[in-house]
Amino acid sequence: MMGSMSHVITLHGLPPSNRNCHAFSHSNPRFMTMAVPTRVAGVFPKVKSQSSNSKSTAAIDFNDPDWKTKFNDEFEERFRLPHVTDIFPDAASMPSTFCHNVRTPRTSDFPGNYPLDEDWHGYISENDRVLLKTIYYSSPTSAGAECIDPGCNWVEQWVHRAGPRGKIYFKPEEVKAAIVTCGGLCPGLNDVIRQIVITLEIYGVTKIVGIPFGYRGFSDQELTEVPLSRRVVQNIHLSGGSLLGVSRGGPGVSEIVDSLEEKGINMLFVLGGNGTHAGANAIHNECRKRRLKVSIIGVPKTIDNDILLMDKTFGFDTAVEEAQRAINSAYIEAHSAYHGIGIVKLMGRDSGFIAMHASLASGQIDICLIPEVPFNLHGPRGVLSYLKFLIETKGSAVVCVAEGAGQNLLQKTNTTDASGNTAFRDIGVYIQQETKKYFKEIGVLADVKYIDPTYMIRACRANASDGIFCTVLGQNAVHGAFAGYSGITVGACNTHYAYFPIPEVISHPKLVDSNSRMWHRCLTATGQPDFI
Ligand SMILES: Nc1ncnc2c1ncn2[C@@H]1O[C@H](COP(=O)(O)OP(=O)(O)O)[C@@H](O)[C@H]1O
Ligand SMILES: O=P(O)(O)OC[C@H]1O[C@](O)(COP(=O)(O)O)[C@@H](O)[C@@H]1O
Ligand SMILES: [Mg+2]
Repeated sequence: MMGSMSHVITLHGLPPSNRNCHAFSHSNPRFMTMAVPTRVAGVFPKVKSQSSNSKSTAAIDFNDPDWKTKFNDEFEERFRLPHVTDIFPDAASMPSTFCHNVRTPRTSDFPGNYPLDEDWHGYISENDRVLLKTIYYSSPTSAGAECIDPGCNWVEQWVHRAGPRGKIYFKPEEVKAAIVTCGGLCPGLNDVIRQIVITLEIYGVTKIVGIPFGYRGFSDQELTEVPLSRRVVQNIHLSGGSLLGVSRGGPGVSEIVDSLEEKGINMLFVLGGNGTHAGANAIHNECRKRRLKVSIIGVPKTIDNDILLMDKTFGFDTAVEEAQRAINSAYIEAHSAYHGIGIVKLMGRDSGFIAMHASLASGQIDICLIPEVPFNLHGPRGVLSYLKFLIETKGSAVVCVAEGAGQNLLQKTNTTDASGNTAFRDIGVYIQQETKKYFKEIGVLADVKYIDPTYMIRACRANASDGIFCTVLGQNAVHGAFAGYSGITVGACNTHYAYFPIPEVISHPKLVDSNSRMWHRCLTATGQPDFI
């Protein structure tokens, strides 16, 4: 079967002349697919305007000398955090009841300007900001460039820093706080619940409840709220899942807000993905319409890591780590079999972050398939013919496929889950079946093993780094509520923590950029060609 592969085989079985920078193929002459945009004389390449940002810059007149100022003003307005004083201008504030473990600042903390002890508080100023974009791209052709204007000028984009404020807009004794966890499971849910409860108690809140089974818990009369305290949540982070349970679907916004009023809840912490956040924002708007002094705060939860503007979502790291076990098993199975092919399917409805990172981390994947990058299974450029090449040259192969990848190759289900998410057919099973069929047809032995660890990677307990991350997010969520904000969510932004208005982070799912350095690194690690 080596006949068709007459060229010199090198690393990854690819001839040197065909190893393009990042994208290469296994059969001449179709290796030369270069993903980096090139500047053609007189033609400006498509400006990728803030791929992770939600608003288009199409409306900006870059000939206007003031365009930057106008952009900044609009940006400031977009990222302004809705505040209780928007509807209650006279809402009273009071000094924060949140105290850091009191410490006396060291002189070295304030060189040349040692403040009086009482001046040191450790609070976040309302005017503190975090820089959203930290790279200065010299031109749109720089890898991963996110440019606002054709000249790729530097434009500062500041978002609000998260953390405890010196002034709070809720009296702790008047707070009834509720926590709800929606959507699919995610490692770290219990860590966030735990930290929210602990931080609320530090502020002095005594009425804390959990809403069982997601938004459903607001409408189902058989589900009653769960009293929460430090004692109840003390050890919940030691196991995966959610103490409160999760669900998809559930009641409408109006019913949820009726329930909030009925239960007397004035702080709601909503842990969920993009669907949950859409719900949280709708709840926030409905509360405003009804002129309720309620704070609705989101904490982004999804192993898929598909929430815009933030470094990552909690649970993602753990999921990637857990996926290693499945990939390693697939590798060992494939490697130990005669002509073994291992196929691992990982979650990722819209985005391939888990598959990409798990492939990179393992170093055992030959082919990584994600929703953002189209591929053919059949045909001379397809995955199957490359698998044949791998079997002939390496003797085994391992494929990692994200759940949402290659859905165009499958018949649509035309069904949705209870939340309205499109139900997908199983791409992993399809690839397994087609691989078996293909090798049978070409008369080559292939031992195909399929591993679907999807639920195993999200039902586990958060790892240490996610545990810390959840702690910070949980604390900041409570600080945001006491600061009087509502309709916001909290996330890591260039390793700092920031609050974002919810609509800015859910206008569309965050996707893997096929021009990004990370995807190119993944291609370099797998050695795979384009499959188009
Ligand atoms: N556009 C929306 N508006 C209001 N609620 C929504 C919306 N989309 C989803 N939801 C609700 O949010 C919850 C979780 O949504 P789902 O998409 O299942 O998970 P995730 O939040 O992880 O994306 C469900 O109870 C669902 O009914
Ligand atoms: O089988 P379920 O519970 O619907 O979960 C599957 C979904 O979980 C996810 O990993 C995460 O989805 P959510 O963020 O919406 O919870 C999706 O990629 C996947 O489609
Ligand atoms: Mg979702």
